[in-house]
This record gives sequence, C-alpha cells and structure tokens, in this order.
Amino acid sequence: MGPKAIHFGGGNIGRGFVAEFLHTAGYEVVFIDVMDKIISALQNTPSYEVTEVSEKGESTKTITNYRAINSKTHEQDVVNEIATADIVTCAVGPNVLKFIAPVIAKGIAARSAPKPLAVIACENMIGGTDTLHGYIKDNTDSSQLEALEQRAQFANSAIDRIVPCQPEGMGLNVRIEEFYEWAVETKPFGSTGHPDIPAIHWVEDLEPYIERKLFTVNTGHATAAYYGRYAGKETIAEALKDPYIHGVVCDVMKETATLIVEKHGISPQEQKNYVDTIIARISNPYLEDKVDRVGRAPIRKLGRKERFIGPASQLAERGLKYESILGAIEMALRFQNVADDEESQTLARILKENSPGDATVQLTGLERSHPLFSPIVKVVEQVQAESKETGQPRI
Ligand SMILES: NC(=O)c1ccc[n+]([C@@H]2O[C@H](COP(=O)([O-])OP(=O)(O)OC[C@H]3O[C@@H](n4cnc5c(N)ncnc54)[C@H](O)[C@@H]3O)[C@@H](O)[C@H]2O)c1
Ligand SMILES: O=P(O)(O)OC[C@@H](O)[C@@H](O)[C@H](O)[C@H](O)CO
Repeated sequence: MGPKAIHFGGGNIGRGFVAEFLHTAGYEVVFIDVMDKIISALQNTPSYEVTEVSEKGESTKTITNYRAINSKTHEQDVVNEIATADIVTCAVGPNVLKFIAPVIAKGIAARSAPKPLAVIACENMIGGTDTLHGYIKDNTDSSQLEALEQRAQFANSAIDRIVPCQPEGMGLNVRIEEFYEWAVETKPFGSTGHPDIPAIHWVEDLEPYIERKLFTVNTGHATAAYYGRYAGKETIAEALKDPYIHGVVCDVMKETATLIVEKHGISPQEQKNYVDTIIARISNPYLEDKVDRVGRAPIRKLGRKERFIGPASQLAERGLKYESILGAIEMALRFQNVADDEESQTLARILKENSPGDATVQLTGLERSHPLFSPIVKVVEQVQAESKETGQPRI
C-alpha cells in the first residue's frame, strides 16, 4: 500500500495542482470538501484530467487513485482517515482554515503511528500553515498540546500555478497553465526528513519565496484584475492587452521588485526575468481567467501582510517609491458589490459607514503612526467621495 494524503478542498488548485503532484508522487489522495456536488462527482468518477494549456498546445494527465469524503456529513470518517495518513494538505482559502482545524485536531489526537503527520497548507498567504497550526492548537485540549507537536509537523509553503475557474460542463477536469512552483520549508521536519514529493522545491528559509511570489505574481495579477474590471474587461488577458493597464501592472511590479531585490538579495536581473515570466503567464489568452476570480475577496487582499499593503508598507518604511501600488489599492477599493463576492459587499458597507481613518484601520490593519497610513487614508477618502456623489464607486 502506498502513502496516503488527506487533501482539504477539491476546488481548482486542489484538483489541478496539489492532488496532481501528490498522485504523481504515489500517494492515494482522500479529498475532503463540504460541497455535495464536488464530493459526489469525485466519488462517482474514477479519474479526471488535468490539461496544461499554452501556445505550445495542450498536454493532459489523468489523475486516479483517490476517494472523497464530505466533512459536513461524515466528520468521524475524516478523523479516522487523518489518524492513519502520512500527510494533510489544504487549499480551501485563508478564511476557511479556522473551519477545517477542529477535524484536523481530532484526527491528530487519534493518531498512534510513530511517524509524525506532515501538515502543509497550500494557500496564497504568508505563514498559512502557521495560521492553521494556531487554530489546531486552539482546538486541542491543553493536556494534549505536547503530544500534538510530536504527532504532527507543520511546514509553510508557497504555491504558484494559475488555475482559473473552470467553464461549465468540465466536470472534474481542470485546464491550467504549464508553469508551477511549490516551495516548502524543511526545518519543521527535523531529523524525520521531509515527505518524498518530487514536485516540491524544499527550502530552508521560505520567506524570500513566499514574499517574491505574493508580492510579484499576486500583486501584479490583482492590479490587472482591479484596473481591468474598472475598464470593463472580462479576463486578465484582455486587461493586459490594454497598453495603459499593461503599463500600470509593469510599474507596480517594478516597485515590488525594488523591495524583493533589497530585502532578499535577489539580483535585479533575476527579479526582472521573474517579472517578465509573470507578465507572460498572466497574459496567457488560453486560460480565460476572469477578473472577478482574481479580484475576489478584496478585504483579504487589502490585509496588512497581503499583496498590496505588505509590499507598500515595507517600501514606505524604507523611504522607497510605492505610488503605483497606491493606485492599485484605490482600484481594489472600487471592487464593491460584485455578484457572488460577499467581501465586496462588506467593503462597500465599511466604506459607507466609517470615517476614512477608521475604514483604513478596519481594512488594512495599518497602525495610525505608520508612514503608509496617511497616503492610504487619502485614497480611501477619494473612493468614499465618489460613492457619495453617485451612490456607487466610479465603475
Ligand atoms: N486558483 C489558483 O490559481 C490558485 C493558485 C495558487 C494558490 N491558490 C490558493 O488556493 C486556495 C484555494 O483556491 P482555489 O482557486 O482552488 O479555490 P476554489 O474555490 O476553487 O476551491 C476551494 C475549495 O475549498 C472547498 N471548501 C470550502 N470550505 C471548506 C471546508 N470547510 N472544508 C473543506 N473544503 C472546503 C470549497 O468547496 C472548494 O471546493 C486559496 O487560498 C487560493 O489563494 C489558488
Ligand atoms: O487566490 P487569491 O484570491 O489569493 O488570488 C487570485 C489569483 O491571483 C491567484 O489565485 C493566482 O492565480 C495564483 O496565486 C497563481 O499562483
């Protein structure tokens, strides 16, 4: 019998990235989700296809050897699976980590295997696994906390592959880009050694990888999404065809590059090559990645350690330029009342009900004494003024 992986989140990146590479590494994958539609499709379909699409054409892999459990209706089954698994991964979204933690805590408490469970959260966020670890500790009896640290090892990761929302009628099949990067820190595995997953790039210090990824790929991507939506574009590729938006995205990435080069000692040429690759990747017309997916959850994206405030605050602290990022933040603030995006409704409410300073604190978590605080307050004020005139931001 091969090793067993429990993966939370049978969505785009779950099926199109994590499960693909766990499968290739020889793992049986047990998908855990709360959506009946995904669970029954996974339970009733013995394989699905992951197709890489690029200008070179298409290349398809078939994924098999998986099962699926609905954690909403079969929690004890999930606990039993975790008790005998080798690895737990998740790609559920940063805001969902607190909801999956209780069942993971119960699963770890039920373990008797001598080898610790490897836990790797695969979310777009800094310290995703640390955050999940914190929630798991909150859900573990204080008498069991020492045992928890012996039974499981928690490693942060940086994960990069564009997996758009899939068109209707695709079933479980996923169309994705060819490029991928999955960096995971080695330290938490100590003398046990890390799991054997060839797709993973094991690194001692994850910070340069996660910051470079989040502050380049995701900052640029979100900038294209917010400017694109404002200009009435449907996809990121369409947005980047617009010379003005293309220029703004490049300017934003130039600013974040200054930080990446200065803070992480990456050479300017290496960072430039990285940026050029990202521009080509996000311009991929074969992906049909919608601006609403990339802009989703604007409050999360405006968070203190996230893709805009994260780099802009660090640039401001160093006295470096961040004006283009400020423009992207202004566009993010205009991502209000977007269909099926709860945070975009909350954003509209926060901007309507609060003073510019209070809204800035609520949305960004910036300290009032921070050098970035006043420039953001001005941007918030500007967007609030537009909404007052018309009842809506200028979209
Ligand atoms: N799509 C991408 O291009 C991409 C790339 C890198 C990283 N990510 C990150 O991966 C994560 C997931 O993104 P996605 O695009 O796959 O989103 P998605 O919405 O396609 O998938 C999320 C899945 O999690 C499931 N889920 C929600 N609550 C759950 C719960 N309590 N228990 C179990 N499952 C639950 C949902 O039903 C859904 O199937 C996010 O953090 C995202 O930032 C996405
Ligand atoms: O997943 P989010 O909402 O954090 O960000 C949206 C996209 O930028 C993101 O999913 C990218 O496609 C991905 O991070 C590429 O690796």
